Amino acid sequence: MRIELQNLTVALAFAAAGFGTSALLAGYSFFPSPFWPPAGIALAAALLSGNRAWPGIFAGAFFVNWRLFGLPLPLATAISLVNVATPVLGALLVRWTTRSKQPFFRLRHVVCFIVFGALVPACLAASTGVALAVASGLVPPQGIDSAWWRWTLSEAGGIFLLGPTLILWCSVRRRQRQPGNFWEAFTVAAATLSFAVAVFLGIRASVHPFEGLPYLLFAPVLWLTVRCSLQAATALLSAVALIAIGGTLLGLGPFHLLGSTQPLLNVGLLLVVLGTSTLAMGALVSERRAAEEKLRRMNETLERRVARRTEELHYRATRDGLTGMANRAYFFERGEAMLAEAHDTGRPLGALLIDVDGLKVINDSYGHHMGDSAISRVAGACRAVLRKDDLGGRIGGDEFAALLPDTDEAGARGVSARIAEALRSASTEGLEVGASIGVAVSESSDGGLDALLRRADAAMYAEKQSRSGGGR
Ligand SMILES: Nc1nc2c(ncn2[C@@H]2O[C@H](COP(=O)(O)OP(=O)(O)OP(=O)(O)O)[C@@H](O)[C@H]2O)c(=O)[nH]1
Repeated sequence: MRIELQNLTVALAFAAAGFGTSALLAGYSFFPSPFWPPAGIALAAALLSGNRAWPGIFAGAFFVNWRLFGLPLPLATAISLVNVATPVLGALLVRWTTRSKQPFFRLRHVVCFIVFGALVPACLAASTGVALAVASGLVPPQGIDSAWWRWTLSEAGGIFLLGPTLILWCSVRRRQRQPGNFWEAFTVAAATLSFAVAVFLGIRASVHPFEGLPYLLFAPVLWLTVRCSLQAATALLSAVALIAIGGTLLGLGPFHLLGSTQPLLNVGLLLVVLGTSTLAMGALVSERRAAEEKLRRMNETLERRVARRTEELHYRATRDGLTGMANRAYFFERGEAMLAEAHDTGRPLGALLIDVDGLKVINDSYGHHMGDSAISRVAGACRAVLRKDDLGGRIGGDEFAALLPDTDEAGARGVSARIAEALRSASTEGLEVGASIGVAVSESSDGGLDALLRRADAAMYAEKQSRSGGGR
């Protein structure tokens, strides 16, 4: 259903554009017309829908060739087949060379679109179409040259000046547009269209003040391309093309001032240069935006890596490798701050000094890996018992310390008992790990953490002696 609807839309658009263009340019003797928008519609349909668009293109082309131009049925059919084959081939070439349905966001894609999407199909259509017209006696042999040129230019002009607008407006999704610039785009477009209408339709050629006025159109079209969107710029370009061609054909506008016998050629030249600049500028802007986006993403990745690495380095600098607890330096750094705070607030700071019992024997009897596992077990018991605000650290080979904010001696003894209990319940058959724990509480006379830990150490030593009945 979707495909049928698409084909119906394409057929109606093709026929309506053909009808409108012919009606608008009826007084002009060109065949089919000096600017042939249906070619742009056909290319856009073929590019966006692929091969599935051909029935719609054929139906629209057949209506135009048979009913509008009144060609005999066989010739109308043959030319309609050409009208289908050339955009389908052009679209295939564009998609093959750019791998894109919107070949306007890279400079290389723009070149491919102009060459394979506009020039190649236009030349092929003109060559085959003129050959058919000559064979049917519609174009005399001496008119081949001029018919070929007119056909090529009108076909290429239709694709070049309308194709990008249709392709961009029909395919670029809403979120890719830049709604923030709507009023800017609207103002610039309205001013430009008013200017184009005044220059090309409002002033008779004989009283035109200045033949170079149309070149001012470059500024707003490029403005839209850079500041707003390529979609807006190409739409404006299509509208300006219609106005400029229509006005010039009606004998209005500045290009008649030049006294040239071919004012349309000047319009065509202006539009081609304007269109090429717009597409090239649009591609450059989009390439730059893509590069900026890539750079932004790379920056983000780099920042994340640096943050991760910094965190890792901080961890390594502050943690003990075996147990993950604070290392000696970090324990003292944070411990001094905790002691200072305890002094400031007048609240007690409990301190524990924990020494693994008989680690040397464990090492000697079972090997160092068992010694390591004994140390880890003590660390695990500490971690299981200590609160979030407490600070635990490994301050020596088999020595741990803990600081307990807002904890008096009774509280500290409770923590010490819980650690000893945790250690006992973690003991497994074959490896029993014990620890001697000394307790102390901060005093206002403590000049630094050393003094507090010395008291805890003395208490631990006393406990170790009382438990083993021997020396350290
Ligand atoms: N496996 C292992 N052993 C360590 C580590 N750090 C220190 N040691 C060892 O721990 C032992 C500590 O010996 P001591 O100070 O005599 O202590 P102990 O053997 O536990 O005896 P007491 O403290 O009196 O109970 C030494 O043999 C050190 O080599 C470590 O990271 N891993």
